[in-house]
Amino acid sequence: MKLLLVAACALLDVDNRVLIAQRPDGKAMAGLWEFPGGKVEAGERPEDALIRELAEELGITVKKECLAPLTFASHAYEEFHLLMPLYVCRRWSGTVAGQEGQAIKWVRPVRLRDYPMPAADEPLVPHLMDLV
Ligand SMILES: Nc1nc2c([nH]c(=O)n2[C@H]2C[C@H](O)[C@@H](COP(=O)(O)OP(=O)(O)OP(=O)(O)O)O2)c(=O)[nH]1
Repeated sequence: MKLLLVAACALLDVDNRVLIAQRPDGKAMAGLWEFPGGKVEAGERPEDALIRELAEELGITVKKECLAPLTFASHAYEEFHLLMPLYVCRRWSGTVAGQEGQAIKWVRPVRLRDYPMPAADEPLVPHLMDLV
């Protein structure tokens, strides 16, 4: 079973709302709401991968010091096993805007259950609810 390393981020605004983004049509798990992030490439540090993905997907600049580890997901999908560290970030520069046409939403952690998420993400929700 292939192990896939993906770094993801819970961006939190001043009202403790978390950002989720909708996976676009045509991608695996299209329509589901996820935390921004993406695959860690060979030779890349997870934090660097996340900073790169946040710039590409949302147009923001994040410093490594502003990424705090919260928890991780470990989930067996049919095609691969996902290992996904989830960082929390409350400070960035720039304005969050979907750069790839994806829908984005700021939601209270207690409301995350209203948004269908990938199976790997479901155990992460209580950690966010406890955090805020
Ligand atoms: N970014 C992110 N990915 C997640 C979450 N939950 C979850 O199961 N995943 C999975 C979906 C994908 O299989 C993988 C992330 O890969 P990705 O978004 O960089 O790449 P992708 O599948 O869209 O494909 P591609 O960019 O290589 O074309 O992790 C999540 O909350 N955020």
